[in-house]
Amino acid sequence: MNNKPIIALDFPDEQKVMTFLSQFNEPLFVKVGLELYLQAGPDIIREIKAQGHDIFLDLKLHDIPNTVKSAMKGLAKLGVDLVNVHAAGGSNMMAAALEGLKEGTEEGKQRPALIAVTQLTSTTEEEMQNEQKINLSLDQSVLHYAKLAKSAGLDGVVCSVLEAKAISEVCGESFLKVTPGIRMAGGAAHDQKRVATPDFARQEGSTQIVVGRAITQAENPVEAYHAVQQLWGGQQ
Ligand SMILES: O=C(O)c1cc(=O)[nH]c(=O)n1[C@@H]1O[C@H](COP(=O)(O)O)[C@@H](O)[C@H]1O
Repeated sequence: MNNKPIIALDFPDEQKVMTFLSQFNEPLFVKVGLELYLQAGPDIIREIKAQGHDIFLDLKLHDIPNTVKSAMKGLAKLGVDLVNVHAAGGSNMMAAALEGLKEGTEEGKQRPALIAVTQLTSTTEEEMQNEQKINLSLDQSVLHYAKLAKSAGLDGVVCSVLEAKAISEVCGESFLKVTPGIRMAGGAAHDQKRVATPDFARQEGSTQIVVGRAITQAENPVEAYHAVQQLWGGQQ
């Protein structure tokens, strides 16, 4: 899988996305999340694809296995490169998601990679323990979900940089560790709690980084993207 920094296109409409993308003259790896997909739908995926960019469609599915399987079957037809579910949906749901993707992928085409969100990077250990009533450390919970995702046949997980090394040790280096919560040194964390810099992500074994506001809200997004890319280490 392409390891360019994944730019989170957290914009409210198609026009803002197209204005943003028009500043770049290179193929990118972008993420379409709920905010954009719920407004612009599958058409935005086709348009971004037509511009030659790779796409992570981040809908974080979490439902009964049959519903997730059918949804994934449809998403596979969009030709995106990476999709996700919540690991908290359980191993039956994750396995069903994978089956749906396999069934929906046209013959001869590459199936989208499937990863599971472990604990959101906006969650602290205290919140997890008090609100989800999980009686583990946050690291243990993330590792547990990573092992569950691996045994369900998934290609990797979404986690923070802080858990990437332990997951590599247990699930292998090639198991995807897609890490949001990326900030330049001294940058505002906003609602994120488990944050790290692009160079620390590389050191800890993240396979991909997801960067939103540090690029999309920068005065010069193209410069900000290249600064992130340089710290991250560029295309490997
Ligand atoms: O699945 C994700 O992409 C995701 C998982 C997670 O645990 N934390 C997380 O921030 N994300 C997404 O990554 C992006 C991070 O955006 P910034 O905080 O602006 O860099 C957002 O689009 C989030 O929806």
